[in-house]
Amino acid sequence: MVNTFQIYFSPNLALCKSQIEAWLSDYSMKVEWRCIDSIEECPASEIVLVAEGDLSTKDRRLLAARRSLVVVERWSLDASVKWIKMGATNCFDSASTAHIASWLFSECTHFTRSESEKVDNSMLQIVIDTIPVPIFYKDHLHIYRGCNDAFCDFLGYPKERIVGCSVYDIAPKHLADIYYSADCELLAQGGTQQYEAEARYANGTIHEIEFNKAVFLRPDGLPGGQVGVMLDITERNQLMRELEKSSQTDQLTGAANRRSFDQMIHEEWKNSKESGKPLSLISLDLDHFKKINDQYGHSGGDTALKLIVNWLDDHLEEGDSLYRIGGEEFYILMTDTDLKKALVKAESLREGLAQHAFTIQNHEVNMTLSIGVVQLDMDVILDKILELIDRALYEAKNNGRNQVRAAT
Ligand SMILES: Nc1nc2c(ncn2[C@@H]2O[C@H](COP(=O)(O)OP(=O)(O)OP(=O)(O)O)[C@@H](O)[C@H]2O)c(=O)[nH]1
Repeated sequence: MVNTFQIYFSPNLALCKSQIEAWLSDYSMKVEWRCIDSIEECPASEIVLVAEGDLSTKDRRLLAARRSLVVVERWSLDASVKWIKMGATNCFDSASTAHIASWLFSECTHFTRSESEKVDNSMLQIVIDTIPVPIFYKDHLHIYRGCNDAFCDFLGYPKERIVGCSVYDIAPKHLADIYYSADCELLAQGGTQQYEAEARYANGTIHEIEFNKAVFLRPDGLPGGQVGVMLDITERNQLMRELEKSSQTDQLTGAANRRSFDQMIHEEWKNSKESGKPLSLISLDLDHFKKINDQYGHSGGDTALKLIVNWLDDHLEEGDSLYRIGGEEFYILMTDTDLKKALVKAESLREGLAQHAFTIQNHEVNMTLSIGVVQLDMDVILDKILELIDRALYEAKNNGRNQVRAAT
């Protein structure tokens, strides 16, 4: 393919231009020549060849604004440096047409390359600006080298305020410390990295962000820096927290459920083993609850269960946690509590509830509890402990209900 280039020249170069043209044609370059009387006629940043003798004082001031080659009668390094200092891009003598052709070839092809790079770069920028999640890239010295519009919106700064800065210039120090240490780790290990961290948006709101970053390599294979994409996962995490909470909560009463108990007992068991502090469990079962349902209907029974949970909640102490294990059966797990203390607590709950009148459908209703109590023996497996407490509760029921029995 033959590329055509527009080159401007001053009148005194009319003779050597045909020789230059001949040289260039060997390399698939076609030149459209335009003779000008003043550099002013050559558009800014275009290539202009000017004979030294054609240069007016006004022209000299315009040398730097064009890609200008000054052609002198006799070349010397001094002369060349003088014109370059004055703003010329280069300087040759009129006999060196091959050198001039070589210079033109370099200027034209380099220009073509950098123009196409510019187009590619701006195209790439348009593309990343269109992506609706924040994207940034930094060099190997942790300096931002580029970003997209979404990143600017997130920070509330224009690109000019971000590019050339480090993370310490744009984020609060406590967050910048987190990002910087993750950046160092990524650059050291290479590849990709994913982590979650908080980020403060321009409007002051704190968001939970999943950072997805990767190291990019320079053409010589060394790390050139890193590119990162920020995904806002605040809503997703919030939803997950709600789901997690609801999976651990009894829908009717709002008490923690059996699933939650199964997790907590293992945790507290471990804590207790480590700390040597006693751990006790109370199992409470409402007596003749069926009668409440029979008398006030299922919704009356539901109300009773909610009232009971509220009442028990009000009587918990620090370190106690309440769980609804089944229909009308509850556990209270008591940390730092031995059997003696747990029995006192169980008795006070039994007595307190028996004396309390609940209001269900405008009726005063009294309920009682049968209670089993156990202090967890760290050498006995958990299933066995739960068996023991069930047996104690069974005994309390069998012995007439409304009473407390310790597991033996
Ligand atoms: N309204 C309501 N009733 C429930 C719920 N879960 C279980 N029940 C009822 O609780 C009652 C439990 O009955 P039983 O196991 O015979 O126990 P009880 O009547 O309390 O008798 P004892 O435990 O032997 O004192 C049943 O009638 C169940 O329908 C619930 O979520 N809501």
